Amino acid sequence: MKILLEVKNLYKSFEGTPVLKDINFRVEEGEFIAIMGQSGSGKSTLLYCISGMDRPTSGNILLYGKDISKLSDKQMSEVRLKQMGFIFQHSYLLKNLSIRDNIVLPGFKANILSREQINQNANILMEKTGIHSVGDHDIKMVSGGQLQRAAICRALINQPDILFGDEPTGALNSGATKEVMNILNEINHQGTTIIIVTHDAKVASRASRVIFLGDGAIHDELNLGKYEEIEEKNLYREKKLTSWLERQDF
Ligand SMILES: Nc1ncnc2c1ncn2[C@@H]1O[C@H](COP(=O)(O)OP(=O)(O)OP(=O)(O)O)[C@@H](O)[C@H]1O
Repeated sequence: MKILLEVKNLYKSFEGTPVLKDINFRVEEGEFIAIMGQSGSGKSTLLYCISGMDRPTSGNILLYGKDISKLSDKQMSEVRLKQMGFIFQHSYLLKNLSIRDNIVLPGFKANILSREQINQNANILMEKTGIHSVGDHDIKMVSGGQLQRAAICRALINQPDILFGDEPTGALNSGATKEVMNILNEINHQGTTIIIVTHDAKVASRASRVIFLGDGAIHDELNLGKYEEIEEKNLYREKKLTSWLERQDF
């Protein structure tokens, strides 16, 4: 498999206080990685550094072999817009725009695909995530789960190489969490590489690999293999992950 992302000797400090220390890992195309760890261990900082939302203090981040840690702000925004998708705990959709307009907006901004292709992608994504019927609704008129599904569609409109999520299910109830995770697993099966930060072991059990951060360094990794919708297998995955997390003192 091709290496999509490579993190080399990554350090990050805030005002001289070290937060990330010598982080090294590689992400292959098609992986689904969950980053876990105690509160304050540096999970979000790591996600922001590898996705270009923040700058490492030192070290390299290679996207398909190209070092993105040294790009100018303008070049980095271009990479983020065209090659990366982002979802957060809250959807951050724009008020006064419909669900559909929120989804297509980054498509028009990136200017890679034609207007027709963008609208077609939006239709496919809304259909896939089950929000087509609310496409013309104002964002105040839909549920939290529907908003998060719209945020996923928006993140995927430019067909990014990689989708980053910071606690993407953190504000959802268990039903909506399951729906969002089903969508993420489907997108991943279709080829999009995913990296999320989560506190939720059930959510992390959907990933193919779990990275555990402790005090700003990688403590351990667990390979779970690709998620499949098979109940007995999934109970086993959850059990394996839970006992591994216990060993990490989580
Ligand atoms: N912009 C910043 N300026 C100063 N310190 C920061 C900044 N961002 C994060 N930190 C510090 O870096 C450390 C790691 O924070 P980070 O948010 O990455 O941890 P986390 O593992 O994601 O935590 P949580 O699970 O609570 O969200 C914390 O001590 C935090 O206070």
